[in-house]
Amino acid sequence: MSSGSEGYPYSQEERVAIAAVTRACTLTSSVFETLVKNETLTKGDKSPVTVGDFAAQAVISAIIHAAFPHDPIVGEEDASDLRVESGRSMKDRIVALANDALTTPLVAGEDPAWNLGPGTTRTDEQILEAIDRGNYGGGNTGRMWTIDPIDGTKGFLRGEQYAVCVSFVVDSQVKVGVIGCPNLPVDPSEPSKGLGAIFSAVRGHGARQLSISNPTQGSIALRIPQISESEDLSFLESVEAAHSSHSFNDRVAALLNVQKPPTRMDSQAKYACLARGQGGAYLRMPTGVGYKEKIWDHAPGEVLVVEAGGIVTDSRGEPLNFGLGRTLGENYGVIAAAKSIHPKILAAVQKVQNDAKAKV
Ligand SMILES: Nc1ncnc2c1ncn2[C@@H]1O[C@H](COP(=O)(O)O)[C@@H](OP(=O)(O)O)[C@H]1O
Ligand SMILES: [Mg+2]
Ligand SMILES: [Mg+2]
Ligand SMILES: [Mg+2]
Repeated sequence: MSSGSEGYPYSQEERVAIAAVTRACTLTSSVFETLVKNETLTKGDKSPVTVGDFAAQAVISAIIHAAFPHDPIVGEEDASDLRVESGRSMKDRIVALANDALTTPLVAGEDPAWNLGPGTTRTDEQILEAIDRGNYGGGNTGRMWTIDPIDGTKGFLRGEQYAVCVSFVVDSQVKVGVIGCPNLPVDPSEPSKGLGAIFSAVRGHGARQLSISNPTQGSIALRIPQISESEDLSFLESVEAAHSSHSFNDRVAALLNVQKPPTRMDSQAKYACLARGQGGAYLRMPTGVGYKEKIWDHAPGEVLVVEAGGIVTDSRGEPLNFGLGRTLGENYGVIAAAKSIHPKILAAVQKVQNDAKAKV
């Protein structure tokens, strides 16, 4: 299958990623409706989320593999826990969910060659293999994909934000990023328009928001407003204090005289919101526990924000390096913002870091 058959490079990879994310979003929404909401959440039983993660990774991986059989995949999940006897009931559920998602009839934008639709049921082993195909270790040469089947698991469990995230990378540069956000308002200024959106970007070809129910039916181009006054920012940050330092952000906000409180949200929905003009900046500074950021947590978001007119760097001002393996390497944090304001935020972040060092 040739790249760029629709007039721009990697349009075919984008089409595959959008189809995979769309099918996986239907799956994760239904897992939440049928299991998590029905008391499983309040019982503290985390299995439905695990089931949703595994099944969504199986679906995405199967579609990518059918379209591009030689491409390696870096996926968050692996199937080893499902191959032992204690994982059998969970495996049965995952296989059923994944097959449900893969065998629904083809819709616009999908290709019969991707082995989807009625009659394409996979065996248990094929579903486990699809999950395990995400075991690639990454690297800085050649083509590869990343999958985060449910990003923001904690948000998913709370019924808040989460994202289904796929990226396509060539020689460590993210070329395509697709982020599905089933719980995100279609239009933040008009809640009556409902929930659920897909975001897609292709390097050099812009970023757009698509309808989650019909991603081929038109799109909205995304541009980040190029604000210059830091007073107008509202930092996007994780809900979970363990994932990034809230107090560090507070100090940066104080230094920049930011007036609005931070906007807390799980998952790469933060990158998507930034790309459509919400917040103005996403700050994710390490909490100091030695955690290394995973490439699947940032690759789709990076290309989305850059294509919408933003910059994504670490706290040294360096671009994120997607060619080091499954992680981004040593954790210098992430600063994503409009081009116009990024240098100011970076300088403030570095000042807060230096002040903290001077105190030690
Ligand atoms: N100590 C830590 N520091 C930073 N990120 C962490 C972390 N522990 C887990 N994460 C990552 O944070 C992601 C969620 O980010 P956010 O806080 O923006 O919602 C998780 O993705 P998953 O939910 O896919 O596992 C996980 O990869
Ligand atoms: Mg994640
Ligand atoms: Mg995940
Ligand atoms: Mg996880």
